[in-house]
Amino acid sequence: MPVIRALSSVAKQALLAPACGCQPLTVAIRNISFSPRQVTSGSDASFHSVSFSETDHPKVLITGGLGQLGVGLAKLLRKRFGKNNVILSDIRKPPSNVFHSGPFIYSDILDYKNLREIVVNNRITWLVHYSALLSAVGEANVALARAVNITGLHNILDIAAEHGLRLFVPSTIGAFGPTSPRNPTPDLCVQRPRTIYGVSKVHAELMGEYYHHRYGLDFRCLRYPGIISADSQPGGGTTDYAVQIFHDAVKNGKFECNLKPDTRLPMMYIDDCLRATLEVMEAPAESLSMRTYNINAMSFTPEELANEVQKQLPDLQVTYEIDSVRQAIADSWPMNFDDRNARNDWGWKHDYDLPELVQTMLNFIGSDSRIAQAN
Ligand SMILES: NC(=O)C1=CN([C@@H]2O[C@H](COP(=O)(O)OP(=O)(O)OC[C@H]3O[C@@H](n4cnc5c(N)ncnc54)[C@H](O)[C@@H]3O)[C@@H](O)[C@H]2O)C=CC1
Ligand SMILES: CC(=O)[C@H](N)C(=O)O
Repeated sequence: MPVIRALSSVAKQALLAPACGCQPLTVAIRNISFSPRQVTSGSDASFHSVSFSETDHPKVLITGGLGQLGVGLAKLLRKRFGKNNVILSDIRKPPSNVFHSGPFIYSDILDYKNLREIVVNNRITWLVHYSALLSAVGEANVALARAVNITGLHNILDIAAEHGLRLFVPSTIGAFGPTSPRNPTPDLCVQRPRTIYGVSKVHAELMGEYYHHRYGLDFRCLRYPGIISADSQPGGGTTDYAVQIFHDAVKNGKFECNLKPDTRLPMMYIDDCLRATLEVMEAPAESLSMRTYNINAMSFTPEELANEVQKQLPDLQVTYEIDSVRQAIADSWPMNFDDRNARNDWGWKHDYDLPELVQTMLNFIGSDSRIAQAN
């Protein structure tokens, strides 16, 4: 009998051991009983019992923080949690205003040990994982997109699970494909995207939810629509036209659009997106009936956006020169996003519709270019 018990215990361990074949590690964090990646021998198990109390501020690390969204998120989180409690990281050199606005650190998400060192040395408790290659640049470099978006995510998941972090990973409207219902697209439906970006984001959603159920990882994920911002540039996506139109309208009075005039896509102003991210991170776990939510604000076509901009700048001329790669991607994405679950579960509510978005963007870019001209 002892032999059978021993064998069954070995079998149980084998079943519970993660795919990497490493030894499971018992840690003293809520719900987490197995580490998905081996922690080197001699690691201090008591470290894992150090977790932030609900009354403390979280200590946040943002990966890929120098893209369109990271700097704005750092600003919002620093206002709430204090400047030194939010660390921006990236593999690029920060501009001097960003470097001087709060902690910045080099971090390549493909370097697992470096990432772990940062998390340990800075006693990180929340990880916002923004590093990614977006839809259009991903199609231009599939191997790199696969490495950053999939291999990089594996590093992030393992580190977050091992150190009991609350992990936010954004997904996207791009996680849906031509066989998904497109108008509207619900949270749960067929997801067969045709871009490496979309495939990697479905993988992230599923892996995060799996780690949540298997290891107790506090994984939270929002599917963002196309995000529109005035003071940061998009990183090579399909929805980038909706940012560029404002800059070109103010500077040149002309805009050449790379999508067809009737291509309808869900969109959101950056302030709504960043606030949603903070709100879902702060939401009590009991309020989350799911771990991956659609969020939305508005849906429009290039023609509708141009018409709204022309209400303020009537001389704007818009022409269309279609980029076939981006158009094919856009034609496979949701036209309207159903975000009822986010609204019901944790009270998501957007502030900006199309008229407010256009007014805000033009005010911001207009005043910026007036300042530049005066200098
Ligand atoms: N901007 C948007 O419209 C939307 C963004 N998202 C998601 O939000 C997140 C942030 O998006 P953006 O700021 O727009 O992206 P972005 O493309 O502007 O920035 C991504 C950042 O990742 C960094 N990066 C690349 N390889 C890296 C590596 N090996 N290690 C560390 N960092 C690396 C880049 O240097 C870049 O600064 C992404 O995951 C994206 O998929 C989702 C939907 C819409
Ligand atoms: C919607 C996104 O995920 C991004 N802006 C892209 O167009 O790739």
